[in-house]
Amino acid sequence: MYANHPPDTPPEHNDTNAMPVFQDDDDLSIISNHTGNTNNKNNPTDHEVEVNLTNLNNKKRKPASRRGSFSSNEVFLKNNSTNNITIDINEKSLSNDSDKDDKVVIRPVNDEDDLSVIITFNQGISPFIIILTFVASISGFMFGYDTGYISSALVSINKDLSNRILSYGDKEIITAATSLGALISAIFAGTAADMFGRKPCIMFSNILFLIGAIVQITSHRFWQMAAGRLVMGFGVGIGSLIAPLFISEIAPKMIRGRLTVINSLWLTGGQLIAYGIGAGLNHVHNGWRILVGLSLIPTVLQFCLFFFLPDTPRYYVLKGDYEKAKAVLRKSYTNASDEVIEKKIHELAALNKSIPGKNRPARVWNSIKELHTVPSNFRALIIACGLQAIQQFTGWNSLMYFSGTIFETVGFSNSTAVSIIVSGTNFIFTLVAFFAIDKIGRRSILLIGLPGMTVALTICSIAFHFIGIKFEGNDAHVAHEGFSAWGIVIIVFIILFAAFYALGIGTVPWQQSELFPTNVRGIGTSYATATNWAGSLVIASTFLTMLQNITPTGTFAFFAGISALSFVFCYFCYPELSGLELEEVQTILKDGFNIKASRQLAKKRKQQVAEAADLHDIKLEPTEEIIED
Ligand SMILES: O[C@H]1[C@H](O)[C@@H](O)[C@H](O)[C@@H](O)[C@H]1O
Repeated sequence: MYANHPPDTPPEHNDTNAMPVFQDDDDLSIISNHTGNTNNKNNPTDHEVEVNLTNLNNKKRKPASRRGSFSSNEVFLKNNSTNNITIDINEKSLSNDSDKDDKVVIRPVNDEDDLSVIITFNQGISPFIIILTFVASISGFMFGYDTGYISSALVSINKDLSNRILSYGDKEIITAATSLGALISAIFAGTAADMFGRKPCIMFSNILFLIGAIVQITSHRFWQMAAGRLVMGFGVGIGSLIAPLFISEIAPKMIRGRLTVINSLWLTGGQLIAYGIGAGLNHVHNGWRILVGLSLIPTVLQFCLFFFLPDTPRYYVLKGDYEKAKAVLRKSYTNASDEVIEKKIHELAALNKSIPGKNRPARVWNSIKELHTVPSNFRALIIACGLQAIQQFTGWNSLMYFSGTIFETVGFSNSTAVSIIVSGTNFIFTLVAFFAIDKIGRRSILLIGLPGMTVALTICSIAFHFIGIKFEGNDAHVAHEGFSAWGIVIIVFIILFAAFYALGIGTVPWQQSELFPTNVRGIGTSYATATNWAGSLVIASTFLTMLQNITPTGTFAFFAGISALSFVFCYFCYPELSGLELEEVQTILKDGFNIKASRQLAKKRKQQVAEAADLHDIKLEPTEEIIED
């Protein structure tokens, strides 16, 4: 809502780039020029532009239309009287076809994370943001480590619990208890984060991790172990929701995707490390207790570090603690002037008022209502829950949990090593996603990943048919014993499946916070995270039954089918959000999924950043693409 340029003082440009000012009857003024003309470098002068104004805030549609000629590269929007304006910009004289029917609708800022609108363009990431990101993403590590160690622990537990070999059902309960705990806590975590703060919730999850681990380490009975896993699950659920939320609230826009993927990197890294250590401790007496005990290190570390770190500025503003919010912003954006910080705080405070309700419970209730009744929120919910469901129902976790068993049945004696290769691939391709998510874009990596997964799963399904594998009871029978060519095919394509999965659907759903505006972010991400854990619970507990009842061929064909359908869902419903301002996300989802508009807008934002970088003016100028009050 604020730029560093006072409203009446347009930024300095040379004459050919002078910007027209339109004065509307409603005291709306627009200073506009359009990026489209960057494609028309031979004729950098005038374009005729028609600007249509619609004042939505007054609930009366009052279109006004003005024409003007101008030529510079930015769109400036200045709004003196209202919070909601739709601007249609039609360029009449662009030579470039793709931009001819450009219709960009931009709505004024309505979300606190537009912090990036003001500051992101101006300076790189500060060490303080890096520290906050890394400490928050220890939750990702806990998520990965705690879901990863259980398969090795179950092998080495032997008769240590209740003096008996664990039955298959016992193992399922111990494994599923964490997912169940995570599902339960995820339902409440988003609301708790709004009520008590993000940081206290993360620290509370540390306490749950601690209690859960101690209960497990000291357990000699099966039920105590299951209870410990459940408590630990409560912690996992909270951490899995809050860490990405925390990071997205402190991240500058152009690298928001990447910073959130750091959490996923810790997650997949945690799984890999758990597999590695688990393999090493497999034959050590009580090795599983050491494996669980090691999880105490990161959780205690995160708890201690958070004593010295703040919450997000957004949360402080929500609480009315403006001084703390300012202090965090100052440390995060060291080059930003006090004036910019001050304005940002005002902006956040103004946005906070937009959450209706006299007290917190009333606001929570209103958020729930708004999530379902406001079309853009509901679309965000469909996307967020849809992606999390796809992540789980395409079968990755069942492979994670049972890959050892599968590899043994197709003739690999060193199945642990192969499992480590599979989860290593998951980690490495999460790293690839880290580099791709802001540059290539979230939508693009999803649309590359899902077909890749479909092909890999289909080939595995066919290979299983030729291997002639059958699951009966807890045993697997293979028609042709020993190592075979089809066995190699299965390994290779499971590894490829892991790569395509990690590149797209394994990573992108955790960007969920950016889909929702402030007033429904907590509750919206709760729904999505709970969907994730519900899916994980269902798939992990039905996978072996599926192998038995519909054969491995049928099971893999089923996952391939879901992947193919998911591609269709993402193709039609998931807009490109990389580089977009958060308020633009809401605009995109306002009257549909608007895939085309999102792609055009994302492309423009990237061009603008690239141009600004060429001109070396990226560092000290706040972004000029700001909607002002
Ligand atoms: O994004 C993560 C990641 O892909 C993990 O490997 C998987 O185990 C989790 O379920 C998922 O949420």
